[in-house]
Amino acid sequence: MTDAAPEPWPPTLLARTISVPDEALGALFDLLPAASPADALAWVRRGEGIVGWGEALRIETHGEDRFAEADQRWRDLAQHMVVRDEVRRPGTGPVAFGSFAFSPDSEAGGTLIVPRVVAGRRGGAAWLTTITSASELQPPPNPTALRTARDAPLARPEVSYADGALGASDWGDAVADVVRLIRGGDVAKVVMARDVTARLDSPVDVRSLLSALAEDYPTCWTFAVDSLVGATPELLVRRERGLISSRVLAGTIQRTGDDEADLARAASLARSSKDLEEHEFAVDSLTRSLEPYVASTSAPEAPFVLHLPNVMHLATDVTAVLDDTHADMSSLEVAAALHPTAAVCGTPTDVAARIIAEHESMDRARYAGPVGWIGADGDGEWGIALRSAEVAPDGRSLRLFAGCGIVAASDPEAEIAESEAKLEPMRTALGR
Ligand SMILES: C=C(O[C@@H]1C=C(C(=O)O)C=C[C@H]1O)C(=O)O
Repeated sequence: MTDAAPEPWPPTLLARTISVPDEALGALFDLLPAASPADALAWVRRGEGIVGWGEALRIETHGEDRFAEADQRWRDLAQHMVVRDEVRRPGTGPVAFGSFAFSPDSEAGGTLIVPRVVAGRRGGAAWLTTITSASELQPPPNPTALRTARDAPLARPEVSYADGALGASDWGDAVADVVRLIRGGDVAKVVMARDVTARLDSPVDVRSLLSALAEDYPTCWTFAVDSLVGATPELLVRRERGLISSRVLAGTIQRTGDDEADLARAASLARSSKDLEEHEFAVDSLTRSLEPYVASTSAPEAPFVLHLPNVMHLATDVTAVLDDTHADMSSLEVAAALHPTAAVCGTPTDVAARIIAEHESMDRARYAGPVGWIGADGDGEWGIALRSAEVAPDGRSLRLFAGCGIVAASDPEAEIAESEAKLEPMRTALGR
């Protein structure tokens, strides 16, 4: 799939962004090609963001240095690019979409994909970017032609589900083992995850999946990178001209479907000492990880309750300003410094990571790892790949993931129910 030509590194790419009328683009997801789920790239929230397709270039890394190597290669590449950008907003000019494994030991490693075409919209502006190698200079696509060339939707598949690495009840037993370790004082919090397999009788239409997720979860970031798709409520980092922001979630309660009952539940979540403590672990861990790089951090005293259709979370938005020494740190470098947060790993990090490796019985691959995009100037947005699934190359099966923060007061049965609620967004989107 990569360009075969053995060019010296870094090759010279040409990136050109043109402004287009907003209505010329239509729904962003519909611009994506139908045939190949691996080809769809997306990062969209509330109808704004970027989608991309084709592959001008791919960067693949592995192990502990997967972030640093990807960042360095992107910097080299960006420095050698010839850029004409008539829009000049976050997401215009050359961008790479990326996704990184949760664990340094995973085969999944890290990937940055530079698409051939990017379509974006933000704050009333809409644009198209083409990225090509110097030898294949092409005029930018005609937006009207793009729309009329849209692929027809694929037929809706029948979906059946099978256990992943552990069935629900075995996973509950693993959670019970971890609760014992926590009560024994080995560790304060461990995030335990499970996977479920969805089998389809015909290939999934990633565009329909993304559209359904975005419609149901407008406050989440709907993403697709290298066959990992989902809608995450949790932003690891956004970097916009030196300003860092992050949305930390931890502490969860399921919705009942009854608005009045849910309001009462939201109030009890905001008072629950178990959830407040779990949330505090997560916010503290994030601010501590940011501390070496920022001049100031600001976080509200108490969390707010984020209402989603399936669950409600305690949430805190943290902002910070990179200090002078670290002003050059890219969004991906900040993501690397923050990953893994207590929200997806635990506290203390190293002990929790070891317990996860020993008790989850699976490779998380890119679930719970950073997913997002980076621009030529290092600005970008990286979410935590939650409420997500990995689509198989033939589009006929998906691996769905969900995890829960386990603390001393956790009850395995309640955690199984919470994990089911967190699987719901993908299940509902697949069933539409
Ligand atoms: C791990 C997941 O979610 C994380 C765990 C949460 C919790 O335990 O309360 C809440 C939000 C996320 O930080 C997931 O959705 O898979």
